[in-house]
Amino acid sequence: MRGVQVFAGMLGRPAQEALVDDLRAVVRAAPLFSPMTPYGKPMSVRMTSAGRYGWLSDRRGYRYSETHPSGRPWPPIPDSVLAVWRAVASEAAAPQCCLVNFYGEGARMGMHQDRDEGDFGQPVVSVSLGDSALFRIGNLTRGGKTESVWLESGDVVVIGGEARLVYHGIDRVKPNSSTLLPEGGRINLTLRVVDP
Ligand SMILES: O=C(O)CCC(=O)C(=O)O
Ligand SMILES: [Fe+2]
Repeated sequence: MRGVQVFAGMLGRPAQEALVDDLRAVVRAAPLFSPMTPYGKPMSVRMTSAGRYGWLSDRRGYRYSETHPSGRPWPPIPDSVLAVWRAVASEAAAPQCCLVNFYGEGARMGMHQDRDEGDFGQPVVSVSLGDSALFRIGNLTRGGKTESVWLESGDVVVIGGEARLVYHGIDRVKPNSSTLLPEGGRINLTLRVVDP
């Protein structure tokens, strides 16, 4: 789709469960928080990160930081997550950030570009876990025609090459569409190379 590669069903249930176990440890070390946009509106997703850098947003703007809002460094990216990156982005440098987004009831993500990284030659790899989400892909500039695809638990998406800077977002999440997370909701991981 528009140069965005969707690997539907790439991860089977055991792999998804292993990822969730590892992510629980990440969230214990670096609790989820609700970022404020620079405009002073809280985002509806809760997030945290693993890796050398974490992505965050506050009144100072969107940026990468070497520390969680608590002031502590982020936990390392789990091997189970790095294995997904190696499977679809073997040519790329090692990821330095695994952004963890948690979508609870009603959470969404507006159309945006991922453009806080230093080298747009490196892809962004996304992993979906839990409830299904309606992913919208637009163009290299804001507006214009868009295409949508439901991302299911275990789907992997590569935003790279010509499509690296396409606008994208999550319109909605379908509650109770997956049994992976007992508490419901959706986890999305995005792996990024921050400063090559
Ligand atoms: O939740 C998703 O599938 C997309 C997340 C995303 O675009 C981002 O974190 O930049
Ligand atoms: Fe994004």
